[in-house]
Amino acid sequence: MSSADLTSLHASDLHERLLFAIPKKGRLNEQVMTLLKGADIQFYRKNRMDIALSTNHPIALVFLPAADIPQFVADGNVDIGVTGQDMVAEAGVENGVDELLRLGFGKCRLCVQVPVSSSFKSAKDLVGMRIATSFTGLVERHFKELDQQVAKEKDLKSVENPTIVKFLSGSVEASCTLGLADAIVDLVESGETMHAAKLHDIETLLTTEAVLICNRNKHIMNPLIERVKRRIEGVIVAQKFVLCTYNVSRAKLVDAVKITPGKKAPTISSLETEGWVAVSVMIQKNQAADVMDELEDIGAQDILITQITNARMN
Ligand SMILES: Nc1ncnc2c1ncn2[C@@H]1O[C@H](COP(=O)(O)OP(=O)(O)OP(=O)(O)O)[C@@H](O)[C@H]1O
Ligand SMILES: O=P(O)(O)OC[C@H]1O[C@H](OP(=O)(O)OP(=O)(O)O)[C@H](O)[C@@H]1O
Repeated sequence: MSSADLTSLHASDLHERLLFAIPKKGRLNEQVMTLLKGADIQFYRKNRMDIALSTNHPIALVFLPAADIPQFVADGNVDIGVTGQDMVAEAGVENGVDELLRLGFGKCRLCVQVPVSSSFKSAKDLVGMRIATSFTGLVERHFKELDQQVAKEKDLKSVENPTIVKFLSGSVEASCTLGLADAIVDLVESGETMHAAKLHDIETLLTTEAVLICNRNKHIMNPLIERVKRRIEGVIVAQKFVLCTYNVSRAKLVDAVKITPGKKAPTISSLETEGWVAVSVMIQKNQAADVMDELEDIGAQDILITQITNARMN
């Protein structure tokens, strides 16, 4: 299909295509675009169109808010998608989706935060208070349990003042200063936003990262899902690892293998020079400098680090 044909789409154009939901904006969007490029899933997206057909695979990309993707996948309106684990938990659809792959970005924590000047020490101290959050599903479930716990401890059927959960779509951190809430539940990565608002975290409700999810019933039916997963996995491995090659004397090989055990085992080949071998092994990119130092210290020579552009691992 030429790109000209893709400017107007009909339901029949999606027939027999794998529907793949992509966060349409926000911090996950850019990273997912990089993954699609690395996995060679090409597409043409007309300005403002939320569906784009892949030009080299029977796939249609559907651009949706990250928060809506879990529901679309669980209901089977799309087959697979990328979103945050927090979004899956918030939508309460863990039973309708399978987590195929953790993607290693969008890592943060969903935390209960209170003003540093307050005396609240745990989420339980907030029973009966006002909590502002974008994650009302999760927070209501959490505080309903805490309300019940407190009621039970006081030998009551229910607490007199149940905790109030208020929805805010963004800038949640401002709500305590403005008197809208006594505490908030929001995401923390570096902690910069939290500290700037003079808040501190007293409990982590969940840790989260971006994931590739799939409708629970679709996985077995469509081999293309596994193909997409493997391709994306290859890109992630290539982003995380580098190839380290070096020469080392056989006498030092055991020490060398301890430094670079590899994902399974290093590849070792004999060299023309008597008593020496060449080693080729994958190592974590962020440990490359330390590994090179350690190899040099045991007498390894010609240590090279090479970028991996793609990989398939078992
Ligand atoms: N500070 C952060 N650090 C790391 N990951 C984050 C952070 N904030 C959000 N995320 C992850 O990214 C997901 C989407 O968040 P983001 O705020 O980018 O989405 P959005 O609501 O679609 O966009 P926007 O906030 O622009 O409306 C979150 O559900 C979470 O998994
Ligand atoms: O711990 P930090 O590194 O500071 O990151 C946390 C902030 O990032 C997210 O907000 P975002 O930037 O998406 O804006 P928002 O408040 O409008 O949602 C989140 O809601 C926090 O506010």
